[in-house]
Amino acid sequence: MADDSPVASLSDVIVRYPGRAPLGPLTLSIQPGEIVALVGASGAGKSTALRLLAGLEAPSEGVATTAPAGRTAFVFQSPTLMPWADARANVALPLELAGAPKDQALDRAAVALAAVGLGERLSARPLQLSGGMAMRVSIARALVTEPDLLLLDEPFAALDSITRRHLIEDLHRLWAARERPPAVVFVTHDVEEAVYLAGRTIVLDAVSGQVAMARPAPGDLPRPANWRAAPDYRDAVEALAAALAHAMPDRVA
Ligand SMILES: Nc1ncnc2c1ncn2[C@@H]1O[C@H](COP(=O)(O)OP(=O)(O)OP(=O)(O)O)[C@@H](O)[C@H]1O
Repeated sequence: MADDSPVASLSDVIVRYPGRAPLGPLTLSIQPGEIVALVGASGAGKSTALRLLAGLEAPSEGVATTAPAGRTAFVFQSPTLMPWADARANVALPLELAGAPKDQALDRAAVALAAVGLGERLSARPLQLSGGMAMRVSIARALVTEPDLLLLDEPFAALDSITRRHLIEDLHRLWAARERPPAVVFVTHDVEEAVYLAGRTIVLDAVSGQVAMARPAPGDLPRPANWRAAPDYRDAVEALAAALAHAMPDRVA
């Protein structure tokens, strides 16, 4: 794969579910190493777009191109950990499923957990962890395979605002620290989160399920530490909030 070819893409994709207007046509292309936020009203098709990019769902029409098998990782809103296994075994699982020897998988899991700040909690079971910690385990489990494409469906929605802010900053730091950062696509309802993390934001229209707007965020990634204090940041948050309001279903009222 050439360096500049997309990691995954949707081309004129339409998805038909019974009893509702079709979603799309949706066209979007994810470049290697970029961070893309997907925003839009409830029901606009954000989760559907992620599932299409992951190859978990096939389009009714159009073409979805996914990353090679095993090169995509998915993080859901709830951490989906095995409750009977400790943090380290949870993170080692995708490596073992891919055929890595157990001791090697456990070693790499320990490194991945240390990277998300859980180096001291390798033996903790999910029920012994806070919601934020459990989500960190889930992120470590996604990153341990060194995916080309990391898909996150409202990963921070269930967390309190302070935990959420720490996780967002840590996720960004982890991404930036990689020699070859994965492309990241994440669904959020939080405009500030989108502007903070993403180099590009895609707004899905609630009525048509089409792209209403794709806008680059100002400033280069990785963000400077004081990015939230920059005037560019506030301007971008306001512009995105306005675009999102415009893509809501009741905009004609
Ligand atoms: N498997 C399915 N069968 C039938 N309808 C579905 C299915 N999956 C999604 N839909 C419908 O398609 C539309 C888009 O769903 P999707 O979950 O992608 O939206 P979303 O933008 O992620 O919404 P939310 O923000 O509420 O999670 C919704 O109307 C939903 O009810």
